[in-house]
Amino acid sequence: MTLDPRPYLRLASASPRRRELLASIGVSVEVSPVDLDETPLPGEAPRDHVLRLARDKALAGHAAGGPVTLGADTVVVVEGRVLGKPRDAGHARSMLQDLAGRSHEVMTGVAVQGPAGLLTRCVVSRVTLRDIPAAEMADYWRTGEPHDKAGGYAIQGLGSVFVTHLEGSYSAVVGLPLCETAEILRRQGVPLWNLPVS
Ligand SMILES: Cc1cn([C@H]2C[C@H](O)[C@@H](COP(=O)(O)OP(=O)(O)OP(=O)(O)O)O2)c(=O)[nH]c1=O
Repeated sequence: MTLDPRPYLRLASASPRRRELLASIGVSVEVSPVDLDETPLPGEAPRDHVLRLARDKALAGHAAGGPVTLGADTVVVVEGRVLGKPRDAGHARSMLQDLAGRSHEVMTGVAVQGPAGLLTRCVVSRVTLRDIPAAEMADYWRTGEPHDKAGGYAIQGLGSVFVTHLEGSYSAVVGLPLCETAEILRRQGVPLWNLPVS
């Protein structure tokens, strides 16, 4: 059996995590980042927010051509409030203060435009962080890791030392729910596991 090296999927995302997650299930991609205003609309529910952004990224990326395009968006939700990425050290500290010593939701929307039309899913996971002393929050900011992460932490990185519990999809917290994404990609005819296109 010969492997098919052609990228079959356009990834409308600048996130290296999403590319690596797709590579981990044997899907190579052509990357076409899409720059959108990610501010929630007034009164927009978190689920509607991540699905709207995932869809808009997929549709904007699809305009660049190719058979299948994937967009995704991840936010942290605490007490109904959507936390995106921290703007600066103070914003990151206030996010971690909101998250420390309790649990929150991580929502990831994924949208794939292809031969089967626009297919979407929203996956909700629950993460619990331990108490985090102020000095540790400042140290964590200085590592640089929180800067481009929703909620200002990364479960897959240095921030893993804060995580006491995860209920749901680990890959969704990192940026792409692989079980649900694989199901959508199959329906769009994208081969998984580096298998050749049949
Ligand atoms: C909570 C959490 C988020 N994240 C990341 C996933 C997303 O990449 C990022 C949230 O920002 P997104 O806007 O979802 O994605 P992005 O800006 O990285 O890429 P693009 O918009 O181009 O697709 O936070 C982690 O890597 N680990 C975590 O534990």
